[in-house]
Amino acid sequence: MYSRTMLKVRTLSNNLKMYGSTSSNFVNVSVNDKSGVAIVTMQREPVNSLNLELITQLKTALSDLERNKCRGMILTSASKSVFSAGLDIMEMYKPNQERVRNFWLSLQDLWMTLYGCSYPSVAAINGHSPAGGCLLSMSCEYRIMLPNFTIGLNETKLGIIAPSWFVATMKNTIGFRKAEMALTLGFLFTTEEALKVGLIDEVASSKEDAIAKADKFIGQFAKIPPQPRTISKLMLRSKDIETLRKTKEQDLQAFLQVVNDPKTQKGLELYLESLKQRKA
Ligand SMILES: CCCC/C=C/CC(=O)SCCNC(=O)CCNC(=O)[C@H](O)C(C)(C)COP(=O)(O)OP(=O)(O)OC[C@H]1O[C@@H](n2cnc3c(N)ncnc32)[C@H](O)[C@@H]1OP(=O)(O)O
Repeated sequence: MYSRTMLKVRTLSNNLKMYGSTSSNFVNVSVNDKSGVAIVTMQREPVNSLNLELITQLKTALSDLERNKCRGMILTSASKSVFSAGLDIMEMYKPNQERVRNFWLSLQDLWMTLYGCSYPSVAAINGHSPAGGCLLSMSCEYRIMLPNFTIGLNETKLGIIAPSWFVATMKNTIGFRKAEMALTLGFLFTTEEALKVGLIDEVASSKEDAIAKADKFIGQFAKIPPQPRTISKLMLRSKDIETLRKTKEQDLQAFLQVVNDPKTQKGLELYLESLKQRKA
């Protein structure tokens, strides 16, 4: 339905012209002219790890969609096996202090924008989705995942602690008890387990099927007046967004303290090595 042959795919506005095919282009936005639904595709090879640039481009794309009153948004990945590997560990390993500060502030902004967007949002999870990838997925209103992948907040397994707003998002998605188990274990759910626990809503057989299912979910809102829809959504979500908005600086300082701790640095170094060794 979104293929270039069957449908005119247009960029949303002049603001989105930046998503042309340049080498720093990590986000592609295409809009279905008929339905007004946008597909936002992360395309930072190889694993869509969230570095400052990808985070910033995602935030800009989502804000532009908000300004242009899009009808719905489907977040997905250009990769065949990874939705997003979460935060780019290289941003946190031996960091430049100014950049790592911007990195964290931008991540906070991205989460507040996605979690609080007025349009219906769906994650079409077409690959693994650990940590920050799981956060992005959970921040959408609906999740559709392909089989044989994993999703979850695995931070404790890395010896780090998921920030309070990651925790709140998981608690709001699967409930206190299941979130407590998942977070303390750093558990990565398979697609089937994620469906059982309510971390995802549907399983799709292919990316095309996931997009079709996402369109169907968003289509349900065609008959619902947008304002009551958004107010209802925000009644549920705004408390956690406001909490972060008010404590942004505190949250940043806590992150900087952890990231600059030599023990964290050693842990990240070992983790990076282990990722590389998996290939050998
Ligand atoms: C300090 C407080 C912060 C608290 C919050 C943290 C939230 C986070 O998001 S932390 C990041 C947690 N992410 C992960 O644990 C995922 C790690 N990656 C993987 O498990 C796998 O890469 C994958 C399952 C996502 C994909 O596996 P696949 O076999 O397809 O690819 P790989 O060969 O493993 O990776 C390719 C390439 O990419 C590098 N890489 C992978 N993940 C990351 C990452 N998150 N950051 C930076 N780089 C990453 C990996 O090392 C490979 O690099 P080389 O090709 O150079 O070997």
